[in-house]
Parts: sequence; structure tokens; C-alpha cells
Amino acid sequence: MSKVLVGLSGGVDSSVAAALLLEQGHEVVAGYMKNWVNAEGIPGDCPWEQDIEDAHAVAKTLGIEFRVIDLIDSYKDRIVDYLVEGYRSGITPNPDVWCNREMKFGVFLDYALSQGFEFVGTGHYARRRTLADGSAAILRGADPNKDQSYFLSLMTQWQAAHALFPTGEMLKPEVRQAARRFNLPVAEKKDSQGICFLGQVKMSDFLRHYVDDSPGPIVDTQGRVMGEHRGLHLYTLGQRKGHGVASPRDGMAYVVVGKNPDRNELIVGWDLPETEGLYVRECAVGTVSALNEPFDGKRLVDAQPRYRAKAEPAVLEPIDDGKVRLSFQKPQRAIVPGQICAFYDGGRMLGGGVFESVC
Ligand SMILES: Nc1ncnc2c1ncn2[C@@H]1O[C@H](COP(=O)(O)OP(=O)(O)OP(=O)(O)O)[C@@H](O)[C@H]1O
Repeated sequence: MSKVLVGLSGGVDSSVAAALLLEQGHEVVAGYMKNWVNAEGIPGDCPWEQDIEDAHAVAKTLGIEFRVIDLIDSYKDRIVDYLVEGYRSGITPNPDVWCNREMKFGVFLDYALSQGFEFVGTGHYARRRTLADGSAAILRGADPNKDQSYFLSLMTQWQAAHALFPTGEMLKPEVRQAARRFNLPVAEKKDSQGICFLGQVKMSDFLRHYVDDSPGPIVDTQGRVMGEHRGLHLYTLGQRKGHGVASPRDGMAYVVVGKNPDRNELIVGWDLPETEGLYVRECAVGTVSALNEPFDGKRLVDAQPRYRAKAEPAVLEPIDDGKVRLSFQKPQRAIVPGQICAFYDGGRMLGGGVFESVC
């Protein structure tokens, strides 16, 4: 039996996580992280007040203490600034992965430990195991459709050792059933979407609030002007919709294949393997994080370049400055600097890093 602070978001997954931990005999307190207030006039329906109410109601049903922990300043420093700076500098940051490392298992875990808790529990769909040497391993969640281990790929060993993911052992329909069994008031609540902690605020609205529009031409790979964009930061490599360049016929779509910051040009081309810049086999990954054994030699890994992408075999090789080179067996579409690549050995997560450049 341990003292666990559960990150209770007001959603069904973390509510069931709290109920399961309680059922397992742990001493459980619920903590809602207040990370974002829609006080800055960004359009969108930010449901945090409703979420706090729901989280409170769940804690009441379970008969556990409920705390609202104000982390707005840290959120601004660690996530909002990272996002805005990233987009300004031309990369595509991943706030969800960063949130886990910096917020949920960063400041929130620090808070928990300072208050005498031993673990932070969340409703992530991932499984934690203790290896023979006593270290913590993270496995993909039992539900292949919901697996969220990708979002945990920059976590350190120390963070993982203090994490519990009880719902990761279950399929989503089983989590819903459990919510009904525990009579949780959020049993039928719809799953949340949107940027981590930003509620229903769309990334494009968020960005427009912080980064000025900077219109320029959209050109094709031959330099012909095809339209106008609103600012290079609003588009990402491989993007098929939302650039406004119509596809001439079925099966032939224009996608973003590059950016030329010097001329403020957005480049579109055909969504085909031979289109230059769209598919790559080799890339450099920085900010590398190893959960268990360090990446100190050449090895084969399963590398997952996006949340919804399949992990693909790749040779990982350390290069200078703690970075690694990844050589995929098959060329990969739209590898974007700033995005996260998670490394696995089958179902076990080895760690991850941030795409820096294609080679
Ligand atoms: N504002 C918050 N306060 C406390 N914990 C949070 C908060 N937002 C998310 N979490 C924790 O992080 C986990 C994963 O977050 P994510 O946004 O992916 O939620 P989710 O999968 O929709 O889960 P849920 O149904 O619990 O909202 C949640 O299950 C919860 O434990």
C-alpha cells in the first residue's frame, strides 16, 4: 500500500484510475492541475471549470480528498513558451509529450513527493513493469487503439519509477464498464480532445494569438505561384488539407513538401514517394532520452515517428552531442523537426527523442 496522488482531469480514464488504485488498497488523493485559463481571449470553448466540477464530483463519489493545484505559471514557462518559441523558429513542437515530462511527471510529481506521496497515478494507456534489476519499464497499453506510451517517450527512469498507470492494463470499453461499476458521474462523459491542457482551443487559434500572421506565396516545386499562405508556422510538412490549393483530380493531392523561410514561401507538391523532401530514410534525433539501458551502441529499434504511425524498424546509432542517427529500413513520410520519435523493442518502450534534421 502506497500514498498516491492521482492526476484527476475530470475525464473517465483518470477517474477509473483513481477508483482502481483505491480498490487496490492504496491511500489515494486526487489532484487537478490548473494549467490553463482561457483568460487571454483565445477563441474556443475551454472547459476547465466543468472539468474541475466533474473531478470534484468523482472524488466525492470515491470519498477521497480533492485538491486543485495551480500550476499556471509553470505551464506558461514550460509549455506555452516552448510551443510559441518552437513555432516561431520553424519547428513543429509536440506539447503532449512535453507535458508529461515537464508537467505531469515534472512539477506535479515534485509537488506530490514534497507532500509525502510516493507515486503519481494517471489514466494513461500504458503499462508499467518492474524489471529484475528493480528499474521501471514502460510497455505499450493493453488496448492497441488507445496506447499512449508514445506520449511518455521522453520520461526519465526516475519519473517512470514514480508513475502508476492502472487503466493501461485495460481496454477502453472495460474502462467505461469499470466507471459504471464504480458509479462514477463521468462514466458516459465524452473523451477529451485538443492540445494538452488547452481544452478545446485549436492549435491554429492558439498560435494566431501568440504569433502574428505573416502571409506569403504558396509555390509548387517548379516555383509557380499557387496561392497565398497565412504564415509558415501554421503549416506542417505532409499537410494535405487547409493550405487552400485544390487538387486537380482524384488520387493526385497537393501536400506541403517544404518551406523557404528566406522568401517566406510555402512549397506544395504531389503526395508521392518520389516527391523531393516528403520521404526520408535517415534523420538525426536529439534530446534523446533512454528509459532503461543507454543508447551507447548501434542497435535495431522499432521507431515510431508520430502518435498514430506504425513503429518501423530502424538502425539507431549514436553520433555527436548525445544525438543519434536513425536509418529506417523503409523511407518515412513527413519527418518533421520538433516532432517526437519514440523507440521501442517490440512492446517495450526504450525511450525517445526529438527529430532535428533529415540526412
Ligand atoms: N488537468 C489535469 N489535472 C490532473 N491530471 C490530469 C489533467 N489533465 C490530464 N491529466 C492526467 O493525465 C492523463 C492523460 O491525459 P490525457 O489528456 O491524455 O487524458 P485522457 O486520456 O483523455 O484521460 P482522462 O479521461 O482522464 O481525461 C489523464 O488520465 C490524467 O490522469
